[in-house]
Amino acid sequence: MIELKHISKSYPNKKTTFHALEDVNLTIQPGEIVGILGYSGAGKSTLVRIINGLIEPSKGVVSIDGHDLDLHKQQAIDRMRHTIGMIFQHFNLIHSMTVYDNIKLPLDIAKYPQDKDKRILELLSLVGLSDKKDMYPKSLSGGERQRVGIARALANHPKVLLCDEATSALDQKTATDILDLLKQIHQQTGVTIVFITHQIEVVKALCDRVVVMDGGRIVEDTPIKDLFVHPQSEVSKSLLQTFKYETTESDIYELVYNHKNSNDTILSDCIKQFHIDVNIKYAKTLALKSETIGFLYVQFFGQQTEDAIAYLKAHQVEVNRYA
Ligand SMILES: Nc1ncnc2c1ncn2[C@@H]1O[C@H](COP(=O)(O)OP(=O)(O)OP(=O)(O)O)[C@@H](O)[C@H]1O
Repeated sequence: MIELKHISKSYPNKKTTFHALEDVNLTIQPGEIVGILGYSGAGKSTLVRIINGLIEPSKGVVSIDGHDLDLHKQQAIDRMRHTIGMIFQHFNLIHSMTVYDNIKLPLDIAKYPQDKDKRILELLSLVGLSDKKDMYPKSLSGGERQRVGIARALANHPKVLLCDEATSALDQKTATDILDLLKQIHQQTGVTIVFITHQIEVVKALCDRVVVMDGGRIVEDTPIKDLFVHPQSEVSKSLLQTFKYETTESDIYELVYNHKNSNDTILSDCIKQFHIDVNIKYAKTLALKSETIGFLYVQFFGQQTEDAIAYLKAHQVEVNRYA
């Protein structure tokens, strides 16, 4: 478990002090996949560097598995390095080393106690690069380089994988492949994944929970579905603009179906039972990691509209007044 308790990070300059993080409190449970989402400058990279001990907070404490991280104590740093693996936007591989040797490096540093060759071959197979072990990074595609980065980060069996904009330098198809690989690794190993990103598509595909940052603060911490159905912060609303149904009409309701009720004939039952008419203006589906949600934007006509809405809600269809 990672706990950030009242973390602040300030950078004093000649005239004023710049607050990159202010009173950030966050608990990440083992096995979670959490997205840290925000625009550039929100403080995401600062937060991740504090979690992995690269920079020291001005105030507050990072605690990993109940142990406070004290960067002045080598034992605490060693424990943290053993617990956390990290992947980066630009992969950070060593170009003079082969794929095999890049993955071997953290095993050498940590004096891996078991058969290193066996572990490297396991990792190569996990990331789908068994046939590329003798190649150098410059001959690999971006997606393959990130696969090496993932294998290297997982070498010492970390409990947490920190991903800093790890798909931002990749095209959409390759990014999707890397996100699929991370989901597969999560299923196989149960590793906690913390993914820093400014891309809402990434959290949509990968995460169970999203922490939204703005101006060095956490402004929203929510299950992924709620981010899309009930965004609270201005940042979330702004990031969701591309998913939004735009209309100038009025009297529109948003009906939200989940994976449990999407096969039922609730709306047509409702039309028959309450003698109403329904005008469907727009429909869309949203594929999240664990479920697909359906959205219908409709106008109701008829005397018994209120009863019809109550019927829909009773059948677990969420009904929101939209416009
Ligand atoms: N060493 C530093 N000295 C002064 N200001 C800094 C320093 N490091 C970061 N900052 C400032 O802190 C703020 C947060 O930066 P940070 O890199 O954490 O944001 P971010 O959300 O990760 O954005 P990006 O995705 O663009 O990296 C920025 O305004 C940045 O200029």
